[in-house]
Formats: sequence, structure tokens, C-alpha cells
Amino acid sequence: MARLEFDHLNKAYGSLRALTDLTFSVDAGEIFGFVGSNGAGKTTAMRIALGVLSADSGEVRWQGRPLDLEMRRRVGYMPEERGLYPKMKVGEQLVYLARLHGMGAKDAVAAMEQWTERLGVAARRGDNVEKLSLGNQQRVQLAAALVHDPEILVLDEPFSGLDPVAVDVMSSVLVERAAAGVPVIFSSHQLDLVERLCDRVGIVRAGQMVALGTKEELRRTPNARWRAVVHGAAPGWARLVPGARVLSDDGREVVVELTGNTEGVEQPFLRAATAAGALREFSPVVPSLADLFRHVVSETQEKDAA
Ligand SMILES: Nc1ncnc2c1ncn2[C@@H]1O[C@H](COP(=O)(O)OP(=O)(O)OP(=O)(O)O)[C@@H](O)[C@H]1O
Repeated sequence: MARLEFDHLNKAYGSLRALTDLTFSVDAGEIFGFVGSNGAGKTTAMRIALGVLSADSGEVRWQGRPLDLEMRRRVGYMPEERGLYPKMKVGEQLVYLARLHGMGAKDAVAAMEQWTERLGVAARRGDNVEKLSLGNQQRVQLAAALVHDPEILVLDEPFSGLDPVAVDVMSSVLVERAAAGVPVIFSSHQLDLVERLCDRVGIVRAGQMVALGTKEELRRTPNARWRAVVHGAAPGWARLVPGARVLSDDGREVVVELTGNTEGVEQPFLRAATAAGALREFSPVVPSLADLFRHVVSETQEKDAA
């Protein structure tokens, strides 16, 4: 299986430990969301993958082999600090970058035309990059990451500062590249997007991976939560349900945490809700990625403090 592996990466800047045994992998065809608070170490890990920065120990492998200079030419990278030449024309710059990655002149021009078209900046090919709005510069930056038809995509906050249309274009490009077998890793603070796009997610805190898995795996909690909306019920009815802890109750909507998360664990709560009054809604409460993120980050902060 073709897989991009980040294997026990350690990195310190002087006395600051930026990464501690950071380990995870991204399969070919998978979109991996790399999330974490500011300063958690995402950029550091991506820079190590690209060889812009060296790790103190650990390595990044593609298909079982450490990423060397030759392989890194086949990676599409969007650096956080962005890396375009402001005084060079959009089209020329993309052709130049494609050639730098080993493409022939004709193919480089064709790829530049294709990607500027796809990303909605074809009309700006003749303009210097610095004349473009920030969002359009970012579209060009993505074109720069894609123009050489990379085998791997590593994108540092590709969605920041994009308008909703550009977000849609960027999303569809990532989904399409993954469908073509490319492992895609991107960092983002926009957790709704990560939730929507990613197959798997890794949450880093202070250089360590604190949660890793598919969205379903991350959402699986030891105790299920359910909500019921009941009209005309006597106050406090839910407190009498065996195995249920009431988390909130506004007189109509009640949310409970149940002991366990097995099939059918909600049935006593459902029966009680039906008996209590007119049941209008009944559903499981599924935590969002933002809920999980807050939970994981605050939980590990408490552990650190202890
Ligand atoms: N060149 C550097 N010299 C010293 N410290 C650095 C350097 N680059 C990063 N750091 C520190 O390493 C830690 C990890 O930073 P990094 O940029 O990798 O985090 P990040 O997760 O990408 O953050 P953000 O979401 O804010 O972009 C931070 O504490 C940061 O201050």
C-alpha cells in the first residue's frame, strides 16, 4: 500500500520542543486533516516532510522509502508563508515552477493553462503576482503546488482567506486529486471543512498527536448522548430514567448521557419520553469535530497541569 508515513518525528528549536514522537500516516487516495492550536507543530511537521527543515530524529517515508531530494520534487507543497515571486507574471511563474520540477516546456505550458483555468485565474496570467488580491494569489499558490502533477500533496492552511467559491474549488480539487490516488494532507483551523473533506483527522497539541482516526472513530464516545423534545411533560421526568444522566433540560428539550454506547442503550429513555408527553423529536447527539477538538485539547491541558 502506498503510504506517506511520519515516523516518530522529534524537533526542538533551542529549548522549545516543537515535535515529540509525532507519528501518523496518510494512505494514497486519502485526505488527512491536520489540526491543532496555534503553535502546535503542524507547519514544523510539514516542513520536515518537504526537507525545508530537518528533524532531530525520526523520518518521513513514501512507499517505505525516506523522502529524498528526488522524491521531494514530486511533492506538491503549499507553504504557510507562501512562496511566489511577487514581481513575476502568474503564467510565467507557473511554467517556470513546472520546469523546475522537471516538466518539458510544452507540458509545462499546458499544465499552467489547465490549472489557471480550473482555479479561476486564467484572466490574470499576464499580471504580476503582486497585483492580485490575496485570495487570488492563494489560488495561484495552489496552482503552483499542482502544476507538476505531484504524487503527494502537502498543503499548509490552503483554505485560509479564501472566499466561499474559492473554498469550493479548492475542496473539489483536493477530492479529485485524492480520487486519483494522491495522498493529501492539509492543515486548517476551519474544522467544518476538515470534517466535510477528510477521511481521517489528526489533532496535535504541543507537538504531540493527541487524537488520530477516522471521524467516526474520533466521535465514538464511551457513553452515548441522546436528545428528546417532549411537549406537555411533567418537569424533571428524565431524571427518573435508569442509566441516564441529565446534561440539560429546558422544559421541552432534554439531553442525557447514557451509561454505555451499545445498540439499543437509548430504549429506556425513548420509552420514558413517549410516556412523559407528546414526543416531537428524538435523536442521538453526535459531537462535531469542533466539540471533539475542544474536548481533546482541554483534556490534555488538564493532564499536563496535573
Ligand atoms: N524557526 C523557529 N524558531 C523558533 N521557534 C519556532 C520556529 N518555528 C516554529 N517555532 C515554534 O515551534 C512551535 C510549533 O510551531 P509551528 O509553526 O510548527 O505550529 P503550527 O501548528 O503550524 O501553528 P499555527 O497553527 O499557528 O500555524 C511554536 O511554539 C513556534 O513558536
